[in-house]
Amino acid sequence: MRVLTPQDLLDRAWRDPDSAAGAMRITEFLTAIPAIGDGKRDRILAELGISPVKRIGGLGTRQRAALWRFLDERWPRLEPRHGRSRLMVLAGPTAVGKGTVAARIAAEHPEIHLSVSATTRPPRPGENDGEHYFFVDDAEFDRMVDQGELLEHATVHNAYRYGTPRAPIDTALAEGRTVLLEIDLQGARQVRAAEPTATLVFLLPPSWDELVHRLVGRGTEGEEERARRLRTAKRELAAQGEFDFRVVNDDVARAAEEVVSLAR
Ligand SMILES: Nc1ncnc2c1ncn2[C@@H]1O[C@H](COP(=O)(O)OP(=O)(O)OP(=O)(O)O)[C@@H](O)[C@H]1O
Ligand SMILES: Nc1nc2c(ncn2[C@@H]2O[C@H](COP(=O)(O)O)[C@@H](O)[C@H]2O)c(=O)[nH]1
Repeated sequence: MRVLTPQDLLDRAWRDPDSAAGAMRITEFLTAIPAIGDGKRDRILAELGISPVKRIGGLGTRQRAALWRFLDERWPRLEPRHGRSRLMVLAGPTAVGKGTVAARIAAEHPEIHLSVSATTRPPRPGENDGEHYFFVDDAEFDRMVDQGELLEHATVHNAYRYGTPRAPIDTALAEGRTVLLEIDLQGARQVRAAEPTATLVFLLPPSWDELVHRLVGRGTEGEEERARRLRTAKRELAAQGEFDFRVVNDDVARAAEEVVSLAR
């Protein structure tokens, strides 16, 4: 039988705050971990900004994320929860804010590996090769597909091709890191088929009007391309039930933390 890890206990507590695990004091939880005595416990609580009177089930989103990050950094090779892999997909309709939320996660959580996709789309102003995307031509994209270098790939919005390079993901997963893919619905379905234990998160706009407002406000597409993207968006929204979790992007920081807490 697998030994219960501290992460398993947190998991139990957060799924059911009224359980014995949820009612456990944070002080009791930490000192139950080998190598953590009273002094170290108090330093950890100060570092994480958690009051010693807190119960595990009563921790806020940020405190949960901080505690989980702390555990993951010190015990990075513990098994993922519920047989789920550390591979996480963030999908959702155009302009919902996937890129913005993913960038926020990468900035706030450097321990999470954000995959950089390859695409045949030309760079937008301010986008850098190797940072936002690997910008490649059709011949290079074909080569990557032929050589099996992509975990998934798709033609998105009936326009350009996009794909997830496999090697950096394998490396990050082998290091025990969580990996986040920001990809479209077709890609999410391919990842689910290839890796059924991946966690699929669908990002939702607060409303359809707000989605259109964000797309227009971004100002990176002409009218024809915007119309094409909104047609795809309707199809994508209809498929949200295929995902494990849905997160509303009403506020970037809040949505980013919610996605991170799902990775925990
Ligand atoms: N919570 C939010 N509130 C208001 N505006 C937001 C929010 N999140 C993102 N935005 C804005 O919405 C626009 C679209 O965001 P972003 O480019 O991240 O979307 P996306 O889902 O990655 O789009 P695409 O799939 O078309 O690449 C940007 O101008 C961004 O600044
Ligand atoms: N299937 C994949 N979809 C991807 C990948 N990288 C990005 N995307 C999705 O493409 C659209 C358009 O992106 P944009 O940068 O041109 O606005 C968006 O939905 C992305 O999520 C990928 O590797 N595979």
